[in-house]
Amino acid sequence: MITLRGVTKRFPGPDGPLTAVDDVDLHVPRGSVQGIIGFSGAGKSTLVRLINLLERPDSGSVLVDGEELTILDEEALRRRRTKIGMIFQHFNLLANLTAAQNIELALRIAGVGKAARAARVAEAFAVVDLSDKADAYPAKLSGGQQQRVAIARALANEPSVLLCDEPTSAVDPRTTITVLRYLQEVNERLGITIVLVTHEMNVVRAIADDVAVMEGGKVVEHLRLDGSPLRPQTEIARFLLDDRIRLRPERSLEDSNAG
Ligand SMILES: Nc1ncnc2c1ncn2[C@@H]1O[C@H](COP(=O)(O)OP(=O)(O)OP(=O)(O)O)[C@@H](O)[C@H]1O
Repeated sequence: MITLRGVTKRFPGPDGPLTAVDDVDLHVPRGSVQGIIGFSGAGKSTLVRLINLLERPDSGSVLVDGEELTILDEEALRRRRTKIGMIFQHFNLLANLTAAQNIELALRIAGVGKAARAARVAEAFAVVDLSDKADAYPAKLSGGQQQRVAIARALANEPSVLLCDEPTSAVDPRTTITVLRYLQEVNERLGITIVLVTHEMNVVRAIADDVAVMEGGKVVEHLRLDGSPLRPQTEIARFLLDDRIRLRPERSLEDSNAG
């Protein structure tokens, strides 16, 4: 469970402070999938990094599983963060370590004893069906496989929350489906709460329970994805929902095949 209340984050900009996240309230129930969507610069990455305090808010409250993170000292925060997994657009695996060593390192940093580490690594690989790639170096893995290793690395520390920052933006559409299937499995089978940042409506539509639409650092609208028809209220939500690119008059599939 994640609750943000009145969270604001500013960065120094060339023309004075820039408000990247502006007084955002967000509640993500335990075990749900929260999408965050918006155009480039809307504040999505900053918002998700505020949840594990990779960015410290200038004001507001960040609660994860009922615990206020902004009041923790560095050591307590470091320990707490091990239960908040994160995956990134470019996977962020260490190139000089095998897939298994990448996961092992994350466990060692989190203080997991040697005896427990091997079992945790094996379990994490099993979740993403990559046990046969444990000894491969990242360069020998496809983008989708690297992202699955990154998911396994995040899972190895048995997190309650998994933060995903554009997890499918660097992979092709078919691999996107594979990555989303594993995220869905992580959510449904392990009950892990997921926050997923993307600029692709198709991605959140496939997996999220609720989508927060961001613009100018604010959450301007929520779309509930419960099967009922979507009724976007803001122009940006309407634009994001209708993600076809039109540079010239519509052509049907038959027309384009013929032409
Ligand atoms: N470390 C930083 N220092 C200064 N400005 C920053 C920093 N991080 C983000 N910003 C600014 O904050 C605003 C929001 O950025 P953010 O990366 O959160 O947006 P985003 O919606 O994730 O965009 P994208 O989809 O391009 O990643 C942008 O104007 C960005 O330039």
